[in-house]
Amino acid sequence: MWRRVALFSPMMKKSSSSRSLTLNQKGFGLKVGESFATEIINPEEGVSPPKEKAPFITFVLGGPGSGKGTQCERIVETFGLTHLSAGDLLRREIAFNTKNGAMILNLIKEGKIVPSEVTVKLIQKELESSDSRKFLIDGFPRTEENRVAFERIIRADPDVVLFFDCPEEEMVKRVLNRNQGRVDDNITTMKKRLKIFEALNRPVIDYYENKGKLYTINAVGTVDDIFQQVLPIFSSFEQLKECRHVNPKSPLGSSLVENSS
Ligand SMILES: Nc1ncnc2c1ncn2[C@@H]1O[C@H](COP(=O)(O)OP(=O)(O)OP(=O)(O)O)[C@@H](O)[C@H]1O
Ligand SMILES: Nc1ccn([C@@H]2O[C@H](COP(=O)(O)O)[C@@H](O)[C@H]2O)c(=O)n1
Ligand SMILES: [Mg+2]
Repeated sequence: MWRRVALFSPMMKKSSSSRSLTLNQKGFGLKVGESFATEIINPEEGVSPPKEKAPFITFVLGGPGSGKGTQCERIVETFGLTHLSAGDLLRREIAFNTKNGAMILNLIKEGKIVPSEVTVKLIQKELESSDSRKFLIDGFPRTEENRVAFERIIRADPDVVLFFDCPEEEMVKRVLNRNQGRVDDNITTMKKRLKIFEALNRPVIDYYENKGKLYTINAVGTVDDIFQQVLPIFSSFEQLKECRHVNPKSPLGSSLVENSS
């Protein structure tokens, strides 16, 4: 669960990272009274509050079939991040026949984007109920509207944005061979998804490129080849050095510290 720390004096607002300061001040959109511990510190004593680091958030972008889910599995094995797939959360609503289930099914069949409020609320529920401090949010944000809704509701920014760059021809081939019984894995819906991806996801990619947070991965090649491009990105982040799930096959496996918490 995420905890919030109250800050009272400007001196206490000092933080080694301006980004985590912003995130901590905003409190990730957690509701007051819900998993919310406020620590009160006397400003006169100048005691620094215990550092509550913001969770590490990665957005995973890429066209349909570019290999996002596949690479997320490898990242989870090696770095222990918690994988939240926006598409899977939406499909779960359909499977559980929730109040939004039918609406979501109709949109997914058409390759259209579900209203951001719905998707972000599902992500928020997962973030708030998890004990993890590091997340991979896969297939999100799909649109500028998604991105803005996340900022408004969750009040957090990603640390890393991965973009799996794959030619359309290859994505079509992969999706049509996927065989997982998805209602959108057919050529008609795939064509619509590709159009929507180009029109609506590109501005999001450009936005994070301008912010210096975008890592573009060439998504053509074997799963291993592609993961070799991902490895150095995550290896450079201190927060990820303590890994819950160490993959002995990973080139980093032996240097990671196992943490059972
Ligand atoms: N590098 C690769 N080479 C060949 N096939 C791959 C590669 N990576 C993934 N695949 C296969 O391509 C299909 C699509 O991959 P995946 O489900 O990971 O894509 P995705 O980006 O999550 O797609 P979607 O956005 O539709 O969920 C899967 O069947 C997967 O096994
Ligand atoms: N942010 C999102 C993510 C997904 N959708 C809808 O789900 C479909 C499948 O998504 P995958 O990530 O599993 O490919 C997608 O085509 C959209 O219809 C969404 O609306 N918003
Ligand atoms: Mg996927």
